Amino acid sequence: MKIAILGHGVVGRGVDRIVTERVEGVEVSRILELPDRLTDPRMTSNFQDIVDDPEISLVVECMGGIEPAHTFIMDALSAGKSVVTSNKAVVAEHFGEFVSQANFSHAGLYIEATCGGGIPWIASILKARRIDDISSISGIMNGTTNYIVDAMVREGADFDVVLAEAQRLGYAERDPSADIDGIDVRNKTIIASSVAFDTTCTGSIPVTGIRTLTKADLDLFESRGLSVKLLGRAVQGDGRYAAAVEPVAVPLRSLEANVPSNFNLCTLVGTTVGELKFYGQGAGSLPTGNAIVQDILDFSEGRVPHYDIDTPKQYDPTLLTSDYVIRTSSYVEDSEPYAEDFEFVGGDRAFLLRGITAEKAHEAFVNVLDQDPSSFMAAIARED
Ligand SMILES: NC(=O)C1=CN([C@@H]2O[C@H](COP(=O)(O)OP(=O)(O)OC[C@H]3O[C@@H](n4cnc5c(N)ncnc54)[C@H](O)[C@@H]3O)[C@@H](O)[C@H]2O)C=CC1
Ligand SMILES: N[C@@H](CC=O)C(=O)O
Repeated sequence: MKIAILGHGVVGRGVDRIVTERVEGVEVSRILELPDRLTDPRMTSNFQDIVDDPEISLVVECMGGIEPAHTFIMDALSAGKSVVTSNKAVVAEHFGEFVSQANFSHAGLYIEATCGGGIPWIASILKARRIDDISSISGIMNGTTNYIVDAMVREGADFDVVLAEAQRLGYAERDPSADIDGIDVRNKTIIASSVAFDTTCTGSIPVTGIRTLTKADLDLFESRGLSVKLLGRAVQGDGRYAAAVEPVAVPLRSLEANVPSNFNLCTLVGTTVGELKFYGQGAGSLPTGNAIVQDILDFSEGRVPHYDIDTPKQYDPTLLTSDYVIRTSSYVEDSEPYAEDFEFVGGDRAFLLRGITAEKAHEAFVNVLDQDPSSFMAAIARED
């Protein structure tokens, strides 16, 4: 079987290496790269060379970005070629369009590598859906930010220094603000919750990142038996759903608090199976390459994923409420003091907002950031 890879970067090289070293019967016959990066005889910078090649039945897109990835995926599907992609940004934006075109063309759309790196997370959601209604999905779904927080907690490392290391290791997005501002987790949360809830979830959900997280914030929460993790969360019930991405203060003894390095921990709750957790490396060349090669093997063995994302469901932010802590030098309306005994350098204070939706918390935080751009906010996880 001949396949093509679009983009020979961190992920594309991982796919090429795993296929070449470990998979019999699959050949990477063409690679699309930018004109100034044609370093291998299989490479071309003309996508038409790939889409017009009748011997290529599967196209693996790992270029990233929205365009031309969106156009290339649609063109490949329209030509009857199946597509595997690791590009969560383009899938989060065009999932419904890709699924429609894949169904129309009797082609497969494989998206395992868009969420959770090497973890079989989408496959597990699809499997759980065969029996259960899934009431929630959540988790640590970004390797870069987990790597940063873990190093800050364990080594007292500086935010910018660890971010640079995550970039060097190939975990971070081309523009790492997508990682630290929560956009990458938003894309993964939209994709995973769309598959879990049988609907096309909206991209307009509250998103707060960890850009302003300091060692002092981590120390404050640790003194209260908590650790901070960037979580994507989505819940559904009675034909409605809500989702959010935000730093969450989780109990120190929880599995989430103890996830190290670039690892992810994804959780679903199903009607009969209860809580299921999936753990593994959430970023990097070979773990992500592995997820893609699993999709390639599924295709070669005739397994085509089926996504039911057509059921209309109403977005209802009242389904997702928490207590929130905001640390700032500014003032937070309708709040009460949290940890008055904790002394921040520079005179910052910590304020508690009780029982509000993620939407309201995000609105309050945006106002506070206007006054003090170094402020930080985290939800406090409910103890079950
Ligand atoms: N790095 C990681 O750990 C993971 C990345 N992803 C996703 O996989 C995709 C690729 O990520 P990376 O490999 O890290 O990025 P990268 O930047 O290392 O590689 C992208 C490659 O695509 C090429 N490219 C970009 N635009 C092109 C175009 N128009 N025509 C031809 N070639 C083009 C670039 O020259 C580069 O070699 C992204 O969507 C990313 O979000 C998903 C999971 C993990
Ligand atoms: N930048 C992402 C890459 C994988 O999806 C991450 O750090 O998780």
